[in-house]
Amino acid sequence: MSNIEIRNLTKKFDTNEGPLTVIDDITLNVDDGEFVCLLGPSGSGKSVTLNCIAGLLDATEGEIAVDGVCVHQKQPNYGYIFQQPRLMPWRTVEENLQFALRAETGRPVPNEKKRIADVLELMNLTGYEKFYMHQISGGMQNRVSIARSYIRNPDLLLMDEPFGALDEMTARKLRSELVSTWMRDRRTVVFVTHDIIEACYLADRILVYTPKPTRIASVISIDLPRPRIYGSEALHEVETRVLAACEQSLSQFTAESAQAN
Ligand SMILES: Nc1ncnc2c1ncn2[C@@H]1O[C@H](COP(=O)(O)OP(=O)(O)OP(=O)(O)O)[C@@H](O)[C@H]1O
Repeated sequence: MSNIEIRNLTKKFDTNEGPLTVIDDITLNVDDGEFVCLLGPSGSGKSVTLNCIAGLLDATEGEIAVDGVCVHQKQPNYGYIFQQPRLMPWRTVEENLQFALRAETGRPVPNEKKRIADVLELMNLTGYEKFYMHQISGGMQNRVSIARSYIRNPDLLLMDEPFGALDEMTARKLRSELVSTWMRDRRTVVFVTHDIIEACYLADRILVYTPKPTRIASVISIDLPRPRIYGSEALHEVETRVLAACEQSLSQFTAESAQAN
């Protein structure tokens, strides 16, 4: 488990049109073992935020620390899960996981077979060790991708719309599995989505982003027991609140932009 402190993060990019401010002075904390969703419109800097937390992108201004250590002094122990599974199609399920385990040393690691068997069991993939990627479904590939992150035992999971490309029923199944796993190990999760129902189903807290230059428009805590039930009155009430926060953020942004012009 890890805690994250983001202080006055601003991220600008140099573009052909001049400097582009994507993130504009964001401050936030994520607690040990917390499940936080970043919810915002396309292009609002959700992925950029994850990359800054991972230490893959430099902050233009401000600081990010994980467990009290600046991410540029030491990269956090994170697992990064993308929308596309990004697996190696010429390797089997088992070999993809083996590759992840050996990534640092290039050599076999202790208890390799057991670690692979354990994570495959956790992801309901036992029996598929020798399958290649074209022989398993998209949802199963997503599970392998999550397994690849879990196998290195990260303290922190950074998830960038991991279920965004899946059909709704498969996505629901994988969300439910993610929640069960999270309830067992309570890893800190920062999960990017633009799906309000998904965010309400998963999160302890939702941070609603404005369009860029991005600020945090609202922070919504969800104090509902898990597993949550789609379509329940309690969840629906939270979804309505989050939708209202998103709409307010957009209309405020539109009004401010009109004033600036
Ligand atoms: N290396 C870069 N150079 C210039 N601009 C960049 C760079 N990386 C990201 N951006 C810009 O930053 C903005 C935010 O990108 P980001 O991918 O974080 O958005 P997002 O909120 O994750 O969007 P989506 O939901 O569509 O994935 C975009 O306008 C993008 O063009």
